[in-house]
Amino acid sequence: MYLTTAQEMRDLDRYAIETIGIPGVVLMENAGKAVARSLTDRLPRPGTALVLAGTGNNGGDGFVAARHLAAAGWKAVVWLAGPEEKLTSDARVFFQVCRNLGIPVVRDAEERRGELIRRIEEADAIVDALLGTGIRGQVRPRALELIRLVNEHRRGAVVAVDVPSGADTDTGALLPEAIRADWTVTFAYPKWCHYLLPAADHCGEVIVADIGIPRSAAEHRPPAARVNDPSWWREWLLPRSRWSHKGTYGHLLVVGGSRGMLGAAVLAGLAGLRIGAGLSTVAVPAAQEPILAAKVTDALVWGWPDDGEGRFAEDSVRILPERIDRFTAAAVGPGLGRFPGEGAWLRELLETLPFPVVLDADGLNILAEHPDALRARRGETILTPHPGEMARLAGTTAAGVESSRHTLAREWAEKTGSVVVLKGTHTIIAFPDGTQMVNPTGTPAMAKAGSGDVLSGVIGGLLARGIPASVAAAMGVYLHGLAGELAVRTSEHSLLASEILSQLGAALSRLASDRARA
Ligand SMILES: NC(=O)C1=CN([C@@H]2O[C@H](COP(=O)(O)OP(=O)(O)OC[C@H]3O[C@@H](n4cnc5c(N)ncnc54)[C@H](O)[C@@H]3O)[C@@H](O)[C@H]2O)[C@@H](O)CC1
Ligand SMILES: [K+]
Repeated sequence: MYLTTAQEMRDLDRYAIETIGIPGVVLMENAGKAVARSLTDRLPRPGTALVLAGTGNNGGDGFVAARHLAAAGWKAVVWLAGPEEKLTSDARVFFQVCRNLGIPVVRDAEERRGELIRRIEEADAIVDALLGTGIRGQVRPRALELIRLVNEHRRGAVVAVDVPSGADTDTGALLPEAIRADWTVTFAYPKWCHYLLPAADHCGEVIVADIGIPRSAAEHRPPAARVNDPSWWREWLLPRSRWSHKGTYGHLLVVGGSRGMLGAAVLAGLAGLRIGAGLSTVAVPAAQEPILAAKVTDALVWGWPDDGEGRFAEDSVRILPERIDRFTAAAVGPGLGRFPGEGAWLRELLETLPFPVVLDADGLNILAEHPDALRARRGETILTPHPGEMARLAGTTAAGVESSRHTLAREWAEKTGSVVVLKGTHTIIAFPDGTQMVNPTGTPAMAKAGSGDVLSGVIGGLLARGIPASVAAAMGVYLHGLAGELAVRTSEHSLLASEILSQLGAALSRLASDRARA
């Protein structure tokens, strides 16, 4: 499913109306009806509904919802925030319909503050149709006052029409405050603000309603982003042929596991195997090799020259050509640590590896200080920063990353020619061609040490199997999140990264059984 900006949605609306010929009022009728329906589905016993309506088309959806609620037995009242003369032509149609049906319309005014508070407090449901995707700049003072009164005094359910009023559709910023909704009904496709904080936290559950915009509109002018969905990559997960052998499924090389951080490299190496790679080798500083060999039975172990302190020697990459022909992809960074000569080391490593690489953890931190390390890459590269690592790469703060997640991810993918997987709630996957994906799977339980190492190994394993970088990133992020969801058996506080690892098989078979059902 696509994910749109405000402008992309306007273009789709316009295409549906002007080129395909579907009247705007038909779309508005469908939109408002879906909002009313979401309410009557959740609150089957009619009560009092307060519809806060602006003068734009978002308000128009509100008038339609008011009419359908009234028809379902609700006592609906419209609170009109703005002069009638400013209503858009489509909104005016449904405003007049409300009038003709005798649905009460109260014109907002400062002196009606007391009445408004009373109505907000008494409402069993509030429909937020004040501001939608057409908001410009910071919310003006009167509308801001209405948003604050709703947030402060509401007792009943709050449903946001399209987006919570006061949220920036494209960035998820609050301008500076937004309605806190219990659920949001959006139209045709989700919008960025449904996935980006802080707005995402104001949306509640997001319901995407079909309002009759034909699919051909998006095919004509595809939005640049989509929600990560197995239909996009499922076909790459072929069943294993009975004639195959381990070499058929590639060989992942994990480079990391310095002293004190061996576990990270092990998790990545095993994740590569769990996701289906035929072989996995974990390359660690030589002093670590005996410990690793005692710990791991499923992966191969390879000691590289170390610096006497349990870290890689500056010139340790020289050992790589000995066996390089065995591998088909690499995951560099899990448990790597920092060490003298790391910049030259990383540059040489990335230059020497001729196949796809996923670069993670301290691999990214080294890259932040030595950006030229990517320059001589020959194969595809996937960068998997968490917000702290992204901040170091981009020279900003973690808060700076959070406020511009999708912009930064896109810029870095374009700038480096790599696939960028910016981790977090709704991980963003950005591709070098400017397109992006937002991931729907995962759970807060996965905010735990080692979770990222498993992801590196999952993506690395898919790369090792010969799956292209863009597909491996999308598929890996989705399956990793799904495995995390499946792994939460008891408390969401207690999940261990090794349990995500154990559930990768269940995540894969869930996909296979979904396909059987489809
Ligand atoms: N045909 C279409 O284009 C459709 C649009 N739909 C609805 O229309 C919405 C977009 O409608 P519009 O483009 O008319 O815009 P909105 O209704 O989102 O916003 C425009 C209104 O908000 C006011 N406004 C703008 N910035 C403001 C600010 N900073 N502070 C206070 N007031 C501000 C404007 O004066 C105007 O009254 C969507 O969110 C969706 O709900 C749906 O009806 C489906 C069809
Ligand atoms: K709204």
